[in-house]
Amino acid sequence: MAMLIGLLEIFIAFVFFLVFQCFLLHKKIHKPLLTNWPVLGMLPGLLLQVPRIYEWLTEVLEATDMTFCFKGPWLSGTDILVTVDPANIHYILSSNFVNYPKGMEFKKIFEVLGDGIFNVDSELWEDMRNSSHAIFSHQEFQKFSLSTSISKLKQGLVPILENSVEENILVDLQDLFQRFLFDTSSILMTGYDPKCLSIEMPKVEFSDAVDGAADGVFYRHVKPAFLWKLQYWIGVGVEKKMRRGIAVFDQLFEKIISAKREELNSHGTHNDSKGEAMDVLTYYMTVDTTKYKHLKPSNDKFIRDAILSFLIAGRDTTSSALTWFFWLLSKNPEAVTKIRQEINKQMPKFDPADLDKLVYLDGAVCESLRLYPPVPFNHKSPVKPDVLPSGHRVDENWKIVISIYAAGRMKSVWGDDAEDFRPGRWISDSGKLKHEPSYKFLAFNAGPRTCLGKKLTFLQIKTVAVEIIRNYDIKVVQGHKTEPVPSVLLRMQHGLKVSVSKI
Ligand code: HEM
Repeated sequence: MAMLIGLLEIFIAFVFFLVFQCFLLHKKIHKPLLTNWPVLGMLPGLLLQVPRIYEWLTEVLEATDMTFCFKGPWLSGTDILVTVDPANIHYILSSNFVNYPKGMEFKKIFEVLGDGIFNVDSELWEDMRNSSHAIFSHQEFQKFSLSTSISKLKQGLVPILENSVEENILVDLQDLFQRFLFDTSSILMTGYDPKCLSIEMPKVEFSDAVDGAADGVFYRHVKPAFLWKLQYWIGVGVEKKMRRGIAVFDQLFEKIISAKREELNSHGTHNDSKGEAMDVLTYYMTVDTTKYKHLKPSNDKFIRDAILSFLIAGRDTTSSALTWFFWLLSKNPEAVTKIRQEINKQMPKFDPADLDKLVYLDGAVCESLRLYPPVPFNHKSPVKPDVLPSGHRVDENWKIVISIYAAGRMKSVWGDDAEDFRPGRWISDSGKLKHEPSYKFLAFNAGPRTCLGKKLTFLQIKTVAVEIIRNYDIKVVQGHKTEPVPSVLLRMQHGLKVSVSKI
C-alpha cells in the first residue's frame, strides 16, 4: 500500500512538472536573474532559459560578479553553485583539489560512463590517470595517432570533399568531422575501424547514442533525482534516449571486447616489449596490475567503462572543436586569408614537424576553443564545508558547476571584446603564442585533472585545418541556423551545412 501511495505521489509530481513546464514554455522572459519562488525555487525561470542556457549563464554570471547559487525546488537536491571566477576555479581545481572530487551525486548523473576516468575519484582515478598518461604520451602511440589521422584524412575526408566539389553537393561538416573522429578514435582506442567516413554515409548508431546520453545527462542536473529515475525506468523523454544509448554502448563493447580477447588469446600482444604502437584497448586488457592495483583488465564492465570514456573524449570533443572553428572562420574571412598565407609561407609541403610554426593558426584554434569549448561544463562536490575565495560558503556534498562556456566570455577576464573572435589576442609582440593560465582558458580543464589529449587534439585539428584551408573554400549555407544544443557536449543543433569549392 505504502509503495502504491509513493508511486501515486511520484506520478502527481511528474504531471505537475510537465503541465508547469508546458505553461512556462509559452512565455518569454529575458531577464538574467531568476526569481526564487516558494517551494519551486528558481526552476520555473530556469526552464524558460534552457533553450538559450549558454547565453543566459554568461549573462547571469556577468551580472553576479561571476558566482551565483541556483536554488532548485524544495527538498529536490538540485541546488547548484555556479562559478566562473578564476580565483574560485584555481582554488577548486588546483590548490584545494583534494576537497573537490567529482562526488557521488554526479557519479549517478553520469552513470553511463560507469567507472571511466571522467567519473571516478581517489585511488582508482590515480591509477586510470597514470596508466592513460603512460600510453597517451608514449612516442609510438603519438606516431600511431598522427599516421592514423593522416591516412583517414587522405583516404576518407578528402575524397568526400572532392566529391562534393565535383557533384556540387552540400555537406554537413559536423557530421563529417564526427565520422572522421569516430573512425580515427576507434582505431586508436580499440584497434577497430568502423569505416563510417565514406561517401555512402552509413548510419552511425554510436553517434545518436552519444547525443542521447549527453542530452540526458544535461537535464539530470536540474531535475529532481526521483523524476529522472522514474523517466528512465518508464523509458520516456530524454531518459528514453539515455536508455537506448546505454544499450548501444553495451552491445558495441560486448562485441569489441570479446573479439579482442579472442585475438589476444590466439596471438598474444607481441608489441609491448618492442614499444610498438598498441591500441588503448589492448593496453588496458594487458595492463600491469602490480603497478596499477585498482585496474581490472579481466573485467569486461571495467574495460567497457574505461574505453567508452576515451572514445567519447577522442570523438566528440575534437569534432565539436573543428565544427565551431570552421563556422567562426566562415564569419571571419580575413582570418582565413591570414592562415592561408601562414601555411603557404611556413609549410609549402605538408610536414607534421612544421605544424608548430603555424602560430596564427594556433591562435585561431585557441580563440575558437575559448568561445566554443567542446566540454561546456565541469562539476565538483566538496568533501568538507569550505569558503571559496569569492567568499561563498559551500557545504559538504553541494553541487558546484563551472560553466566553461561562460568562463571564456567574461568581460572582466577577457576584456570588452570578449565576445569577438580575435586570434591576435593569442599572439605576443614577439610573434609567439601567448600562454594563458588554465584557470582562465579552461577548455582543457585545469589542475591535476587537466585533459590528457591536448597535444593530440592540436595535432589533429591543425592537420585537418591545413588540408582544408589550403585547398578549399568553405561557405556556410545562407540562413543556416547554428545553435548549440543544451547538453554536456557542445554540438550544433542542425549540424553545419556548407558548400565546398576549390580555391
Ligand atoms: C578539443 C578537444 C578536447 C577538449 C576540449 C577536451 C577537454 C577536456 C576537459 C574539459 C576535461 C576535464 C573533464 C572532467 O574533469 O570532467 C578533459 C579530461 C580528459 N581528456 Fe580531454 N579534451 C579534448 C580532447 C581529448 C582527447 C583527444 C583525449 C584522448 C584521446 C582526451 C583525453 C582526456 C582524458 C583522459 C581526460 C581525463 C583527465 C582526468 O580526469 O584526469 N581529451 N578533457
